[in-house]
Amino acid sequence: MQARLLLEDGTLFTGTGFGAEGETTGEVVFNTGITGYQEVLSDPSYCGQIVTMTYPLIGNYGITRDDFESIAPYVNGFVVRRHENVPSNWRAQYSVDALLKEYGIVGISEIDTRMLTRLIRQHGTMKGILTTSNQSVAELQERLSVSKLAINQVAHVSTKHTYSSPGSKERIVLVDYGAKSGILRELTARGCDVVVVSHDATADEIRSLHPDGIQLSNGPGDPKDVPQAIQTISELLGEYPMFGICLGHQLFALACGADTEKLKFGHRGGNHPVKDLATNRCYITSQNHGFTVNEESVANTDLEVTHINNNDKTIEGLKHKKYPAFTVQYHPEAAPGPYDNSYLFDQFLQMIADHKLQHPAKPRQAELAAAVKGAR
Ligand SMILES: NC(=O)CC[C@H](N)C(=O)O
Repeated sequence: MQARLLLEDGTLFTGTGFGAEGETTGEVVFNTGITGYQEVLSDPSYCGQIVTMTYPLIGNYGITRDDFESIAPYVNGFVVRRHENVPSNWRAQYSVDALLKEYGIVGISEIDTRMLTRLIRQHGTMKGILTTSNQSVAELQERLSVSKLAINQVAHVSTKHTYSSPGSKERIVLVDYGAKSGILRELTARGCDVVVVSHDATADEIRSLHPDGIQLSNGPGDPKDVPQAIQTISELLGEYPMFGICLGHQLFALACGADTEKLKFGHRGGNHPVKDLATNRCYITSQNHGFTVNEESVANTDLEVTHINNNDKTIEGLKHKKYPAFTVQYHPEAAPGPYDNSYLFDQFLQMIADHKLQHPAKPRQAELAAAVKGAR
């Protein structure tokens, strides 16, 4: 089956279709990970995008549902140099082709992904139309030009209902803007009592859950598309320790008065070097983002830049100067990518412990104390 990918600049790639038949549009981005295609496919932050893997062989270890970062893949399309349909791995349950078919996602293989990546690097990310139909290029061009980039992806991928993952330690409210399961995994591994709430949970709804700390998740799209989340974060700032990841970092920055902007072609991969400005130590990080916090805008806020990207010097970490809150643009939960940064979850729990020492009479403790007294 033939498939074609047409970019906004007119470049046409003709290759072989795999996965579902059909047509899709979206922002064409590239990920440089050598492994981790399952985690990429199932990371809700890619919702609305057509993802190209720069590593040339994809599918060789198949698909294992345990490795998913969310229940379903959310990418709009998948582009690879070569798709391996016969996985060689004892954990493999089925092929990438079967997964894409199951979820109606169009894939294209046998195209020059190096050329595609270089084009994106030169021009910046572009819209693209991916199709298995045999319509004329003019027709495709017409539909691509009227297609719009998705804007409401957070509402689409966030949980609709509150759910919990019980634990005996700190109560963490995880605000789900499209959270990867890795975040929940890291918190539950540390014994946290996690309550996951929808992206539009209000400050009062979150307060009523008596959190010890609030975790702001990753998520798809432009942070400015979710103004309500920005408002909620600003209401809760200073009341509870906060830790933001990726979209959570950008929303937090906006809530504190900083600004965000779009990067030319984003950071997506498992080997982005990030410098911790306090120690000068470089960490290799997992990343997936197209927006960034604007550096000049931070100067007029109570935020301090804690980490920068060693490649393009963009902001990778922030902390609040007055309140217990810090955020990172990269993914400490890894998956895919190195686990070197999971210490940040320990740092969050330490921040919560310090905050409790300074503010012993938090509502939850006071309530618990009253309940215990009443029972005596
Ligand atoms: N992984 C994320 O949370 C991505 C954040 C945001 N959607 C961006 O592209 O910059």
